[in-house]
Amino acid sequence: MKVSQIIFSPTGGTEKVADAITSTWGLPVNKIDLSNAETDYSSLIFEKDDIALIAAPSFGGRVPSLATQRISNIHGSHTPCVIVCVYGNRAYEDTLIELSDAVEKSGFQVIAAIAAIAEHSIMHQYAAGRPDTKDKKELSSFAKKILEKINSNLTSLSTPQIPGNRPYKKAAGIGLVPKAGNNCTDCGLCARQCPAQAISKENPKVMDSKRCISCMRCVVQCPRSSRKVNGAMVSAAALAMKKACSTRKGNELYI
Ligand SMILES: Cc1cc2nc3c(=O)[nH]c(=O)nc-3n(C[C@H](O)[C@H](O)[C@H](O)COP(=O)(O)O)c2cc1C
Repeated sequence: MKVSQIIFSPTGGTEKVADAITSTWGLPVNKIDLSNAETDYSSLIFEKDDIALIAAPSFGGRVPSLATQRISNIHGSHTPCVIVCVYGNRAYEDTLIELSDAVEKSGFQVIAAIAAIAEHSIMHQYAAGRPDTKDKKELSSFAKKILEKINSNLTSLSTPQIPGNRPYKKAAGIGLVPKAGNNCTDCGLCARQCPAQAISKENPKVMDSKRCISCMRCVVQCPRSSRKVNGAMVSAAALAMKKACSTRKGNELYI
């Protein structure tokens, strides 16, 4: 059985969750990074006896459109697939059902779905430090259940009911575009790492704000902590979401 982990994880939370699941299976894992703008995704072909884990964060209760675009170019052949949506303890709304629709359209068959929590990549006070030890244990127990399902009947695996609504909630950008500060040395790491190619490689201080998806990768990757978003806007958003984000939410398995 060949395991592939296909993930969109701008700031690493989704990857931590995906790793906690696939590492439990104890099999070699082929990692595909959906945040890489230069990959030819149409060359990725999966067979019926492969297993794919496809994971994306929830951005405003939806799958980031860059991730769905890139998934739409991948080819499955009725390949069994575990989908994972990772969110920052507010809500994931239509993310899991949208991800399910996207992978099925590309030829995968959803055999299990997980909604999991990771630290909020904008408002770090929410779900801080997650996935933590308790989460990882829980994700590992989900992974064991999924493996049991796969081993019990590889020829006819069922698809679980996935939560969410169609039509999906309206996608809304959050308008938080990180800017380079005075200590930016033009090293260009942010431009090379930007999943949306929104930062000029020639002059990293120049941003295409229409392309920016506010994923915060440039903010976490900058070696000089030069790239920042508007602190007042983040504080206001954090205050508005305090009630929805403060109580610890659990991880969920649909199988
Ligand atoms: C633009 C944006 C929108 C987000 N929207 C939501 C949301 O609607 N609900 C939520 O609980 N978390 C939300 N988050 C938090 C992320 O889903 C969460 O931090 C996730 O772990 C980020 O994945 P990553 O670390 O792999 O980049 C959002 C984060 C960003 C950057």
